Amino acid sequence: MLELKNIHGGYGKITILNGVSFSIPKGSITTVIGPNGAGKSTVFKAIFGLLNIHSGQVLLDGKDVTRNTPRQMIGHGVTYVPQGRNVVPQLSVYHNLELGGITATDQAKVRQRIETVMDQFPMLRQFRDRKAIELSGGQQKQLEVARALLLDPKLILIDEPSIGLSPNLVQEVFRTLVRLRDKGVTILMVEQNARSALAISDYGLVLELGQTRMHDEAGKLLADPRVGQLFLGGHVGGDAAEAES
Ligand SMILES: Nc1ncnc2c1ncn2[C@@H]1O[C@H](COP(=O)(O)OP(=O)(O)OP(=O)(O)O)[C@@H](O)[C@H]1O
Repeated sequence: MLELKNIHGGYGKITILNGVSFSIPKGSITTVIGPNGAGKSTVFKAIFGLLNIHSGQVLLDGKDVTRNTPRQMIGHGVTYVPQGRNVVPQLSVYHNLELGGITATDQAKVRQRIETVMDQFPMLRQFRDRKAIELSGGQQKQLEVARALLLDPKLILIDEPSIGLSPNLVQEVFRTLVRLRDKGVTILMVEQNARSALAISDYGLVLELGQTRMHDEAGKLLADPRVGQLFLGGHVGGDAAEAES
């Protein structure tokens, strides 16, 4: 569904990505792991039209979408849930959901979608009139994921959904992602909580120094001692580049 071909790019003249290549199939969860500063979030920005791509290609369902704007990417069915808290704290849950459909021309359809999304997340219906700031961290993340569903995306890019959440809430957010995957949504996630994320993923990707170092089934990466080294703050090293598929 999504393919990156030898992406080089960065911020202004600074190059951060030095050859990122991978592809992910429809209806799968892929987790991107790697040391701090490896360029994980930058890969998402490259896909979503927020990065200066120097060379390489981004293909979506075989169509070249390199350098498409975020608006165009949304039009292609891609949504991006950035790192951190992105709800509007003083607005109600319902109003936050409405924001997810703000770019849609058919607002009646958006209201219908809000109902569908609230069916998927009963907690949001229960707290629909509550200010977003009054939700727990995990509930706010669920609200963000729900809002990302408002335009019925086929691909969700989600950056560190577990950050700042207790282990229970992390599992809750991960369960939400698995449910979406089971409905056919494709998910690409960056996660520091690498073991837990790989455990619910189909595929994993190790990024280091702006390059794809490994790309394999999540279970195989979990069992790979080089990846274990990475979890302990090390790096997978040059040999691992050969393991890239
Ligand atoms: N807006 C920006 N302008 C310039 N450089 C940036 C910008 N955003 C990120 N960088 C740089 O790009 C590099 C990669 O950052 P990125 O956020 O992609 O890493 P990451 O792998 O997601 O790291 P982390 O795990 O710490 O979130 C870092 O050296 C960072 O300083």
